[in-house]
Order: sequence, then structure tokens, then C-alpha cells
Amino acid sequence: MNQTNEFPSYRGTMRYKCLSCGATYPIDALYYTCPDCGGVFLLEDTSFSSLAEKHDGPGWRKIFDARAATKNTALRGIFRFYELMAPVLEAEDIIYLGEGNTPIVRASRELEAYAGQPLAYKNDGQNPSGSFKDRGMACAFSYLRHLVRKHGWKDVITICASTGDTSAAAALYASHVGDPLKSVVLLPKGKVTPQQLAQPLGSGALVLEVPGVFDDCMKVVEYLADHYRVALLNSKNGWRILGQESYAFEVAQWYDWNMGDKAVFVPIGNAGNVTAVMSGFLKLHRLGIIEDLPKIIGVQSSHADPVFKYYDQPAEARIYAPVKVRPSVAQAAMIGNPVSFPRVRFLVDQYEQLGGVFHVVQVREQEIMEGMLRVNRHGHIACTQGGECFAGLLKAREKGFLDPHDLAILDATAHALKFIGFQDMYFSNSFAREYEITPGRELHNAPQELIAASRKEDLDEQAFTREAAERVVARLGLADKHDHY
Ligand SMILES: N[C@@H](CCOP(=O)(O)O)C(=O)O
Repeated sequence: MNQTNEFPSYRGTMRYKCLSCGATYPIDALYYTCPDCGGVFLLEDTSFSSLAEKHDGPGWRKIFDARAATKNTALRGIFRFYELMAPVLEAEDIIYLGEGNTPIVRASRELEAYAGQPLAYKNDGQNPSGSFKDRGMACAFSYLRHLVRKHGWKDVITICASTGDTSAAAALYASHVGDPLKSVVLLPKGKVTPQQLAQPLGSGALVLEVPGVFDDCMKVVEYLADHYRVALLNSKNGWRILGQESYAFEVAQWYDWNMGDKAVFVPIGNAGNVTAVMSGFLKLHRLGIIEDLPKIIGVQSSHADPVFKYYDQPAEARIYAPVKVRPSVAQAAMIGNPVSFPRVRFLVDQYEQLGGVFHVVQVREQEIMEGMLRVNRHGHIACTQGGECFAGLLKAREKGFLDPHDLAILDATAHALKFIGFQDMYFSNSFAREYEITPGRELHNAPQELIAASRKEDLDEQAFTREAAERVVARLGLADKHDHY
């Protein structure tokens, strides 16, 4: 085997570290919150600095670039960056369902002219269950499989609360692993799109609906994880964060490890993603794989904005307070008390100490919705959270957070089709008042009847085809084929 396909020999020394009291715990069991103080954990590899002795930055780049061509499925997805993520797994533990390596698509000149900024989308909706959560699940389920194998665990209940993406991903990976895993997902009743509700049902998960919003479901799941033997699959689970760091690694690799003049936009919901993105870039920077840290710009809707509100205060007076959410088209980010907020605060401090730039901007629902419609009219497949990023880009420009030549990399966290009902609401002007969205004419679209069904009954097949075609000609004013352009 060559470097391209060879499974790495490096093994790290990993442990859970509480961000509140600093207590550490072995990784032999699953921990979500610190048994000493209730704080959240990050997973750390205490041997991480030895990676710098093995290779310098260019050396690591070469290894990761070589692996980009691998046919070894244990390295083909997010584990291309094995040494930086969960270097305690064996190849046989790794689950690969095709996650990662999502395309980065540069915007058209027309869209860039509208935005006034160079920009590209990373289409994480092209992951297997249609969202970035698959990155985290690939890692969390691989680790769970490792524990099951090691301890011979039977009857493992995997559980999560979700706005729709996490549940789809958790159910998919659990169904692929199969026995002894059983997937259970808690969803806020009526607040998950029909497409997202269909996903865990199709994967055979037990779907439990709870009145209220995501935050209510999360509390139930946290209670269960504190008192019962369940495997929590939300991003409170540190293995999820590790997998999602691959987003940052892929972005850096795509730009040949040059993150100067780049601004990475991330919508913030439960805050696991922005945590992972920051942590990922910090790891690359520590090993000299990248020289510059990109600007990180978090985006929140004014209907779910606790992290914006925190960073909007002067540094010395910042107080964190959960908010009561209001309906949002960026439904995946409709979260009033993000579980990863302490991780964000911890990592932002490190990021800024190293000269990195971090901001959070707040956008309106109308801007999110029209952001999504506008970018998708220019060849993208952004979900509403992707629209939120575009709105965030316009806001960041307005605030002077970007240099004119900064390339903005926007996160389309999920596939547009998962949230397509919101497009229908815009086109049919049927948003409930609480969304505060008034559809405009510019982005409106609707199907138009070309020819009545009754004409089909009146005419023979040929005549019907001709009449339908002639109506197209009349409507579009088509020129004859023999006329020159
Ligand atoms: N939008 C998320 C909310 C849960 O986030 P997680 O990353 O903590 O699992 C979802 O899709 O459920």
C-alpha cells in the first residue's frame, strides 16, 4: 500500500476535558456533560503536539493531498484527516456512507456583482442524508461501533433531539450499523419539514414528537442522557464535533491550504458547527498546515439570536442569556439556548489570541428567505440556512467586517429540497404573520397553464402537440429555426 491508501499508524491519547472546571475523563465511556460540574466537554488528544514532530506543515499537506485520491473507504470521507480528528479508531470501526468531500461552488459573476464580494458555497447538503450532520455522525457512530466492539455492548439506544437534520443523519447511520443499535429521535411536533420527518421514518427509527420547540426536546434528551443508558447523538457528544471539523479541513485543502483573505460564514443554531469549524482551523494552524486563520462570521436570525446578543455587548460586559425563539425559515437554527455556547466562547478566545477574527451578525427573516431564493436563481442549491449565510454576508459587508478582496465561503448546511416548503410559502404568500415575511414580485415564480386539459380531449395527438407548441412560440416570441442569431 502507498501513502494514498495506507491506514495511519499514529494513535493519539484522547480524553474528555470539561471546559468549565478542567476535569478530564477517559474515553472508555460516553460522557456528554461533566459529572463534577455539569460543564460541556471537548475531546482532546494529549499527544497532538507530537504530530508537529512527525511532519512539518508542508509534510502534512502532502499526506492529506495524497489521501484525496484514496480508494480506501476508511480514509475516503472525513477520515482523510484521521490524525486530526479521532486517532483512536481502527479501520474496521470506520463507517463510510459517502460523507464529506462536498463541492465548493464559486458564485456566478452576476451574483458576485449583486453581493459586491467574491463568494462561493460549500454544498454540505450533498452529504448522504442531505446535511452537514453526516460528518459528525460518521465520527460519532464510528466511535460508538468501536465501543460496542470493545465492550460487547448489547441493545444500544441512540437518541437525539432535532429540528430535522440531526435526526435524519442519526437514523441513517444507526440503520446502516444495525444491531445492536436502535435509533430514537425526538422532534418538536409540527416544526420539522415533511421531508425531514420522512427521513428518520424511512430509516426505521422510532420517531417521538414533543409539543414545543427544539429546546424542549433537547431538555428531555439531556435528562435521559443524565439518568439512563442511552447514547446521545446531538453535538453535545464531543465525537460529533470532531467529525464536523472536517468541514474546515476540506475548505483549507480546496484552497491549497491558503486561508488568507478568506471569510467563512456559518449559521449558528445549536452552535456545534461553528465550534467545529473554529476548532478545525485552530488545529491546522497549530501544526503549521495553514499560516493564516480565516475570518469566521457566525450568522443568526433576529428570531433566534442568543449568540449574536452575547457578542453584540462590549467585551467586558458580556452576559449570556438564552432567548425565546420565534418562527424562523432557518428552522435548523431556531434554537434559543445552544448547547455548545460555552465551547464557542472558549474557542473564540483562543482564535482571537492568535490574531483570528470572529464576528456574529444578525439578519431578518425576510433577508434570509430572499437570500435563499436569490442565490438559487444563480445556480446554487442552498437551504434556508444557506440563505441566512448570504444575508449574513451582505450584513457583514455593511458592517465593514470584510476587506473588498476577501473571498466569502458560505455554508449551505443542508439541501434546498429539505426546506422547499418555505419557498412554496413565499410564492403563494402564505407565511403565518409571526415569520414577518412579505413576498415581493421580483423573486416570485409560479407554474402557468399552457393549455387546458379539455383541449387535450378535443384534439388528436398531433394537433394537440402542435397547438401546445404554437402557444409556447406565441408566449416566448420564438424565432424560426432558419433565422440567424
Ligand atoms: N439543527 C439541528 C439541531 C441539533 O443540533 P446538534 O448539532 O446539536 O445535533 C438539527 O438538525 O436537529
